[in-house]
Amino acid sequence: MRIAILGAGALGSVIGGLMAEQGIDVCLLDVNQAHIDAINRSGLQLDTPEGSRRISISAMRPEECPGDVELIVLLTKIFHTDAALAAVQPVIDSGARVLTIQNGLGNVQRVARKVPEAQILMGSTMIPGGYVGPGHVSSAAQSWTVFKPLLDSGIADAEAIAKVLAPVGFKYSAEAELQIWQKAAFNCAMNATCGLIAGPVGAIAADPKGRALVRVIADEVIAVARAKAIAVERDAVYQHLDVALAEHQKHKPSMLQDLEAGRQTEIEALCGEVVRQAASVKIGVPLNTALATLIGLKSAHQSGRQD
Ligand SMILES: NC(=O)C1=CN([C@@H]2O[C@H](COP(=O)(O)OP(=O)(O)OC[C@H]3O[C@@H](n4cnc5c(N)ncnc54)[C@H](OP(=O)(O)O)[C@@H]3O)[C@@H](O)[C@H]2O)C=CC1
Ligand SMILES: CC(C)(CO)C(=O)C(=O)O
Repeated sequence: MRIAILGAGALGSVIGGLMAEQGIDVCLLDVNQAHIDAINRSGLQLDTPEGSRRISISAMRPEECPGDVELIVLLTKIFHTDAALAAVQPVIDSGARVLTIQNGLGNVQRVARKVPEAQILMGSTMIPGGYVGPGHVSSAAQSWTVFKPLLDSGIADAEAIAKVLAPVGFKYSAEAELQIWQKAAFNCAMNATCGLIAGPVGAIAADPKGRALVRVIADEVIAVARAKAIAVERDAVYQHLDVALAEHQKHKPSMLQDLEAGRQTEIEALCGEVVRQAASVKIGVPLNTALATLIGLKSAHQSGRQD
């Protein structure tokens, strides 16, 4: 099965590199020309706790995606989804499946604007990725990825894909939709807080007040999900937080990486979306409201742009 990673930045390059190391037939699609050129010239440098190595993998622009790709793993930032999918539309029209494992809420609806429902897979990942520079990424820890098809008619195909991707920790899960909410609860707490304090996950882990705060922020998201009859498990969310606080201490969450690079953040698909959904079920989410506003203000102050 030929696979393409669409959006090969911090996380996409890590996942693509891990796949290539396992002998999976994978290529990277991105618009960062310096990154593409460096990978094609000298290989992808991947730093993990197991060591630093160079991995041979081909990188190209999305419009150059090979026509026989059967699975596209979507890992652009969510506000680049439309443009990225448009560039690979001929491959989608040939039947390629698209798996979104982006953070945040509403990804499936965005993908469905360009991809037939029968070709959509959705999921969530805890694998951390950091962009060091052109051709060079890092990952602080190994972790899981779960996914399922949007339509039940795709379950057999999704299970077949899971077998191919098992060496990099991808699993089929009937609960993937629930996991997307659980991961969003985690990200509202962890990414927005690290973004505000401008420190890695370890900066929260270092202080019991920080560890308590992220749980209370996540609790608001859990309350909204439950009011919408989505059976989010508090223990599962707390476990994600505990894993990150223990194992991702050096990791800068993607939102902090964006703020440091002066880029748009995904705050509107995280705390911002929670605020909107909370209003629809008449629940107050003061911490998520404050975080959405503060990250928006910080972005605007740094770059003159409002996310
Ligand atoms: N980083 C992490 O640890 C984790 C990230 N995630 C999620 O994964 C997704 C990706 O995050 P991350 O890897 O950090 O993001 P990055 O910004 O590092 O990577 C996204 C890449 O997509 C590229 N891109 C932009 N527009 C297009 C386009 N039209 N076509 C193809 N590529 C494009 C970007 O190029 P350019 O920079 O030039 O715009 C960049 O190289 C996000 O939804 C994030 O929340 C989930 C779990 C962990
Ligand atoms: C890697 C992780 C889970 C943060 O610890 C993440 O989701 C992010 O950085 O966006």
